[in-house]
Amino acid sequence: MPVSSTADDQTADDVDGAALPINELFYSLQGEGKLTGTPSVFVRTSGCNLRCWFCDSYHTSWEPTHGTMSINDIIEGIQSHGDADHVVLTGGEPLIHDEAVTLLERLDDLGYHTTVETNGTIHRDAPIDLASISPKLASSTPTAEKDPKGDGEWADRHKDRRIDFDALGALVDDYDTQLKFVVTGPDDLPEIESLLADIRSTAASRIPDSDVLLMPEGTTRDEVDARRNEVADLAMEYGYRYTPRLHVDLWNDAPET
Ligand SMILES: C[S@@+](CC[C@H](N)C(=O)[O-])C[C@H]1O[C@@H](n2cnc3c(N)ncnc32)[C@H](O)[C@@H]1O
Ligand SMILES: Nc1nc2[nH]cc(C(=O)O)c2c(=O)[nH]1
Ligand code: SF4
Ligand SMILES: [Mg+2]
Repeated sequence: MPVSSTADDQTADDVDGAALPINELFYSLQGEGKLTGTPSVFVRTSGCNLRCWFCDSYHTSWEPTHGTMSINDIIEGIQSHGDADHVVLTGGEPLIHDEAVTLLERLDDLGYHTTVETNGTIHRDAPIDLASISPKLASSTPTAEKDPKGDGEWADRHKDRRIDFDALGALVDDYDTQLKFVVTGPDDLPEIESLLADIRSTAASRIPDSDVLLMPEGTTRDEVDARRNEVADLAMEYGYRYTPRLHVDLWNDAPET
């Protein structure tokens, strides 16, 4: 993907019709969550309202880069993978962009199944088949020690923005959902339990434990190897679902996988 400009919190320049800042568009297997293993086209927008220290998509958050693609060109890119009927819209945070709704409406008209990978801080009204929500825990905060770029400048903004119960409740009520927590270790579990209790009391719909997924933190095979058994044990102990990071197992941290 050519890098022609940068994006941060902003949406795409809308020069000749609806467009989105796209960091990459590729065909792969869904590596995470309930649909793991499903052939899917991934559309990765650039720009995020958070800054997790561990973000595996650094060039959409910490140093956002993109080419601007019209919705028509994105659809054409998706249709070039003729065997795929699942599309995953991810980022960065895809729901910061108004034009994400236009893209999802077009994909719905064309009969695609759509998953939106979101941090759960923004609700939008759109045809989404699976809202894959990954609320961010305190352990994701880019403290000065963990900041991959600076000296903790984003820590306070990240803390203030990372949980919005109104947005989480509305996403859960409006869409088929999974709640996918990135787990760095056992200390994350009390926070997951408490967040879940608060989301359950905000949302009108029931959230079964089987829709709550624990995913090991790690961007490389070695990092996931080091954590997967501990996270699997935690899933059994607490009764939540474990999700692998299949793409990391298969392709390590290669781009466009
Ligand atoms: C790059 S994010 C983009 C979507 C959205 N911003 C979000 O965070 O959900 C895609 C998925 O990767 C997860 N993720 C990011 N970095 C990770 C890491 N180092 N280890 C495990 N999962 C990670 C996120 O939690 C999310 O489920
Ligand atoms: N194969 C594969 N599966 C994924 N599921 C969610 C991803 C994401 O970055 O949102 C992702 C990704 O980057 N690759
Ligand atoms: S919210 Fe998602 S895209 Fe944004 S920094 Fe965190 S993991 Fe990366
Ligand atoms: Mg990814």
